[in-house]
Amino acid sequence: MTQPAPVSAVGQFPTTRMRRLRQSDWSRRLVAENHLTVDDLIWPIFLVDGDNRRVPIASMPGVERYSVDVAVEMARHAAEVGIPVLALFPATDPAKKSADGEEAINANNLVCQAVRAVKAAVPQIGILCDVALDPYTTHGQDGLVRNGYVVNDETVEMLCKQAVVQAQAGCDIIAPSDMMDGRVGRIRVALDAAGFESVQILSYAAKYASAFYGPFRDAVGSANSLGTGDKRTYQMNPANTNEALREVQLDLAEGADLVMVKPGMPYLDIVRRVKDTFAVPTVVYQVSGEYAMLLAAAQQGWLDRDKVIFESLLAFKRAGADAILTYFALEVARKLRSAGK
Ligand SMILES: NCc1[nH]cc(CCC(=O)O)c1CC(=O)O
Ligand SMILES: [Mg+2]
Repeated sequence: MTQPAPVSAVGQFPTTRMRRLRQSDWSRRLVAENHLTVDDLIWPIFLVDGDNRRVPIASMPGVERYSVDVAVEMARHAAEVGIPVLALFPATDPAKKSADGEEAINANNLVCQAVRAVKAAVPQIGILCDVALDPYTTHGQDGLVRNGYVVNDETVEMLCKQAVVQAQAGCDIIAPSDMMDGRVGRIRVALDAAGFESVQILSYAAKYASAFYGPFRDAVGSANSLGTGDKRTYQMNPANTNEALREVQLDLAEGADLVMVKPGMPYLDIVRRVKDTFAVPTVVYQVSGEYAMLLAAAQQGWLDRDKVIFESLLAFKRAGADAILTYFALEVARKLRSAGK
């Protein structure tokens, strides 16, 4: 028989045993501090021209580009399981790309067609659109290039027009992903002037110049265009943390309703600092390279696919994220639903 612990040892081993609460499933569930739910998920999908088309993306196994009709069908599946928001990314026909990316402000471009079609067929799901020029420029940069430099103010004017065109198509959340200075404020003014004061702005506020975007650039076809170029004159240096807080502060002051940290897994510290500092809706993007990384290891049999997916998403919740853009959204939502969550 064990001797009763002396009073001085109460609160320490052996009276205190952390494993007591971990002993059974009911107990682990009872004391879980964070939960992943369907309401946390934003599903990014890629669009391609044509009808009844599903085009695989080599570097993102399991992810396909959908023609608008298929995207509508997918939106229905997403709504059925309660996914709140769909993010639409166009893979633009190279023939429609130009140096200044004018296709971005064509009210009948692929993404606007998709927004209209999804809104008409599945009105209960929210639609998010990126604002940036990279799907439309021959050089693959997010802005206008003058003398080899991505110019800020002229780009912002173009982004304002792009935002309005997308809002006119029915987009609910405008998400500037370009990292130009001052674009959130200008886009807010432009949206309001066009009568879209209810359209939300989700700012990609702390967006890093990351190598984890590689597969996305394949998916939207901007990788070839960008070539050996990079985005370090506008996206953030991965070395920095305080700068992320400054970016978020400025975007909130300019009227952002929600802010994003991107990439996700390697930047959980930034998610936590942003959430603790500003206490505003904080979104995280589990980007294409994170998806590719998890799946590649799972395909080799080196990681348990389902477990790492759920663990990676729960980690975002633990870091303070309110919502997660993830290519796993539909699959995860279905699994959560069938588990009754
Ligand atoms: N500005 C476009 C944009 N919007 C989202 C991503 C990346 C998303 C992902 O990797 O999943 C990018 C790529 C980039 O900035 O080069
Ligand atoms: Mg900024």
